[in-house]
Amino acid sequence: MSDGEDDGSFLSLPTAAFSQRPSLTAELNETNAPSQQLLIQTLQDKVCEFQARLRSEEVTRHVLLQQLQQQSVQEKTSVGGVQTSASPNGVRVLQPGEQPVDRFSRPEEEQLVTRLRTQVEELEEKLLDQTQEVERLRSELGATDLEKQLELLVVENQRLKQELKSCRSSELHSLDAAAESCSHCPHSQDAEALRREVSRWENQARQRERRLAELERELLEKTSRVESLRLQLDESTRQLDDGRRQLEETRRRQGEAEQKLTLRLQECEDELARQAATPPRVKYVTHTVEVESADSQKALAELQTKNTGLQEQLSVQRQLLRELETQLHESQRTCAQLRTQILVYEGEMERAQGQLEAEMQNLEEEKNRVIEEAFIRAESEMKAVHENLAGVRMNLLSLQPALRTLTCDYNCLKRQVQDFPFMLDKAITEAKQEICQVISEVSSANQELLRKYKREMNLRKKCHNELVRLKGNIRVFCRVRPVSQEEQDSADAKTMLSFDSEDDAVLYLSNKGKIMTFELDKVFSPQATQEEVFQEVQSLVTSCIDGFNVCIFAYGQTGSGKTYTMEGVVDDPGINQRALRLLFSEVTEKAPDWDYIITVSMVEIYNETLRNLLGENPTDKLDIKMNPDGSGQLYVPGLTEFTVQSPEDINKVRTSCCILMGGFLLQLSPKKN
Ligand SMILES: Nc1ncnc2c1ncn2[C@@H]1O[C@H](COP(=O)(O)OP(=O)(O)OP(=O)(O)O)[C@@H](O)[C@H]1O
Repeated sequence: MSDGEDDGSFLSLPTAAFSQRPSLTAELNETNAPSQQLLIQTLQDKVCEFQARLRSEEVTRHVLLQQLQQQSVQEKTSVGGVQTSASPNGVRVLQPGEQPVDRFSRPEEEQLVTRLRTQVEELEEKLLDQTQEVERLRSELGATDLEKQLELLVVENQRLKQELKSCRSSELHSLDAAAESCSHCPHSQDAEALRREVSRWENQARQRERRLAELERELLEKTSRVESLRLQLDESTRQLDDGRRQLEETRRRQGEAEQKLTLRLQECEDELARQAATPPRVKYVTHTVEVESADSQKALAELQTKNTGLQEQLSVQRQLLRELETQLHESQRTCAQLRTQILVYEGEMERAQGQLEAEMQNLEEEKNRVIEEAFIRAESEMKAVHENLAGVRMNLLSLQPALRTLTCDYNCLKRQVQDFPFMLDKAITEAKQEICQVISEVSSANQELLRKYKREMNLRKKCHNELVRLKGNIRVFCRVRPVSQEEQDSADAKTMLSFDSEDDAVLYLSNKGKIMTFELDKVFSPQATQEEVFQEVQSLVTSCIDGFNVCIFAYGQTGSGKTYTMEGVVDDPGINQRALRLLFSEVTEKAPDWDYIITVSMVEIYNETLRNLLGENPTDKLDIKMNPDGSGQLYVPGLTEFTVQSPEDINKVRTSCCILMGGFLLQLSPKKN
């Protein structure tokens, strides 16, 4: 076996063991655990470094062995007088395929190398067997509990999906059948709304299924990641054990090599000492040849030359021996450093293994938690979907009779709608006829009413005229005010007036013991209220609205109560305010049928002079003239008039005049169309 083959056999295991490094790094890069990646990377770097050092130590050991073999061969050759090919520096190089024939080709060395190779091969085979055994056990056992649980969940999920799909297809089928049966029905909108509701629920179910699939995929990824981490940990543990075993083996072989080298060195030193102690046979031969012959002298010279070369070789061997001793010390020192570093690496590996186990535990717990959450969420969502489907199914079942009823109604309505234009035309025609008839009837009724109204108006005028004639065109009322407190307190106070309890139109006045009787249209006692006084004159307001001229005025001495009777007080108004309110109230009632324009003008007759109180100059005198329209009515040219809409407007006009009501004459002029 050549040196290259030897190296390859020793390095085959680590190379195979770390061939998975890129895939492992790729998996770890997928996770979001920087600390874990850093730890694995550190471990990988340290294992690589450890591997490189082992390789360099192995190469150093091989070089050392080769040099020792060459030295041994040269010594044997020089001692035995065997002529072999040598390099210029005296170190012989073994030809390819040539076996060393010195003492290092002894059976122990061969056995050592063979045993080492055998052990490596056995380790490789054992590793392969264990890997196969693990795979076989995994295939036999199927999966871990979590994986079994995951498989159960997946199967349950598939079953629920199938059930949901079958329910959905049956619902859609029934919906389609219902839609086909009433495709021309207006209530297909309801079915369409229900279908949209079902599709909305389907979308929700699809989203939840997608979410469940994502959760399952996430669970599978985490499971595979945990599995890969576990495999990686097992692989790292195996590599650590292998490295530890290799280190022990290397230590043992190095110790054996050191012992052998020490023995060999001792032997070489002993040989050198023995050769130095041995008397130089060449010198003896040289002296013998000097005295015997020229041939002997020639041989002596050659032997001397050979002796010089041997001396030089001896010095070279000593130099090599010193270098070997130096290399041996260096190797021992390196070995000690390696042992220290291996201890450090072992500690780091144990710590990393602990972290990996903790991380795996956390991942395991998280995986269980995610599985439980996903399971609970899937259960609740599926329950909600089932409930919704049941509700939709119930709605559909309950809607079927209603749909049939509505279909019947719709058909009836449809027939009615089809008949509606004819019915409408007929109804319109009948309505037109009825309307024309009603219009003609109303027109005739209006004519009749107008005729009756005119007759009633004439009758009313006749009645009013008859009333005026009966009551008198001019009616005179007497109102006796209460006796004031001053009049009661005065010395000559005595009652002068008396009333007839049987006749309210008689008043008795006692004057100087003589009783005088006055007959009027009505006598109001002091107890008479403003309302009672107004009731006697309110019919005049109606006459005014009907177009008759009406005049109400009060007459009496100062303090007799004219202002009180005509104007009254705020809380108890007199004839003026009540008449105005009644006037506008009547006008408002007749507003739909009549248009009234009410104007107000105010004049004062003072010392036989007529004055316009609403004019710009109240002192201007006015004349009373006969109306030129031939009605025989009087009118006052230039008299100022204001159109009013309410009693308040009249009061404003009166307030703006600042006229005392004693000589007040209010003329109201209703004009009706
Ligand atoms: N029927 C009545 N009930 C109670 N008090 C009355 C009545 N009539 C008049 N009086 C009171 O008598 C007083 C005089 O009345 P009023 O001022 O109306 O008299 P007049 O005739 O208008 O006087 P003049 O001509 O000076 O203006 C007032 O205080 C008034 O309140």
